[in-house]
Amino acid sequence: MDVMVVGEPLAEFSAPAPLTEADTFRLSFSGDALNAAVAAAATGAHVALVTLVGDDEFGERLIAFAASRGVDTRWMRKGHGSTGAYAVGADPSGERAFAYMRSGSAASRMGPADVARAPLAETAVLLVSGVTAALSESCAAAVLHAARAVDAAGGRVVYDPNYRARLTGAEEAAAALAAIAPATALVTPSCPGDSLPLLGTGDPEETARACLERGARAVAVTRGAHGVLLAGGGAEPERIPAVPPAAIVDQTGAGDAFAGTVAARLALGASLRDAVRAGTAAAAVNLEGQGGTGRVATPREIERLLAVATPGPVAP
Ligand SMILES: Nc1ncnc2c1ncn2[C@@H]1O[C@H](COP(=O)(O)OP(=O)(O)O)[C@@H](O)[C@H]1O
Ligand SMILES: O=C(O)C(=O)C[C@H](O)[C@H](O)COP(=O)(O)O
Repeated sequence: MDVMVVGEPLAEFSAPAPLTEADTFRLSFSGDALNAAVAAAATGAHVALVTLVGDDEFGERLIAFAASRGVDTRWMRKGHGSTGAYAVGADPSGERAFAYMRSGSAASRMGPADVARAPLAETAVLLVSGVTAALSESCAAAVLHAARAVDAAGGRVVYDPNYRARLTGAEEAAAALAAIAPATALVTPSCPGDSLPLLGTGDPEETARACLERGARAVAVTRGAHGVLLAGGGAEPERIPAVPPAAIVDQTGAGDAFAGTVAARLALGASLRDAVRAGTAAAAVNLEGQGGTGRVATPREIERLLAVATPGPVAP
């Protein structure tokens, strides 16, 4: 297995209006784990998503959707409870607002025994996130179990902190990051979105340092249009510019496309730097599509963008 993603895929209901007013929603399939798995599979890597979906129509549709995007669905099982969902609308300032319908969902009941059924010891790269760890205590335990098992077997663990205030407190999320960091080959905090609540800093260098101090072997601090600060991994810290998107239709899932693509490229043998560069190109393409999986970069598109990329704004 090149990449194994553990997390909760979700039915997504999106509207171009505030959630307090919207009455017509478009159905799509998203959730950080699914967004990342689909982006990773598009690179040509062998990618599995490990999860429990509900025993309902949306569970069936999520499995069919993942399969249609080339994801290995053998470890997408049906569990108890319903399939998770969220509604996303634009609040009056243009920011996205999420309303979750996922509490008690099938995926939130995942535990170490569920992930232990997957071939952790034969996984090159495991991708897990703070969203998954925030779903429940058993999910937090499942994430740690999977990370330690993959790390112990010689695989690499990528952790995307993805802080969600509606799911967990900052202290709990910071503790989850500290617990998993020693098992990680790479963490991908966004700055300031994750770094401010979890590490108390909006500074990219300090964010990188804090993650390395907690035991991560490398850090890719993502900074939206300002690109990525890559640190650790035995090399000098390096600023990698963002790839300018042709259009920004919707920001949902750019960070997930980045993490999924980086995980896949690492599994396929790329250097950390080249994997991160490919991630910035995949994220730029993701911005052109509606929802987390509306637009997914092909390897050819990634190579073309990297070949012609003029550096985006890189803050000092
Ligand atoms: N406006 C943008 N222009 C170009 N690239 C972007 C933009 N927003 C995000 N990206 C790319 O997506 C990556 C992740 O985005 P970021 O906003 O930092 O994380 P998240 O989506 O997890 O909050 C960035 O490092 C960058 O490569
Ligand atoms: O919040 C969650 O639980 C989700 O999984 C919903 C979203 O699909 C992703 O979180 C989007 O992630 P970004 O890449 O940060 O835009």
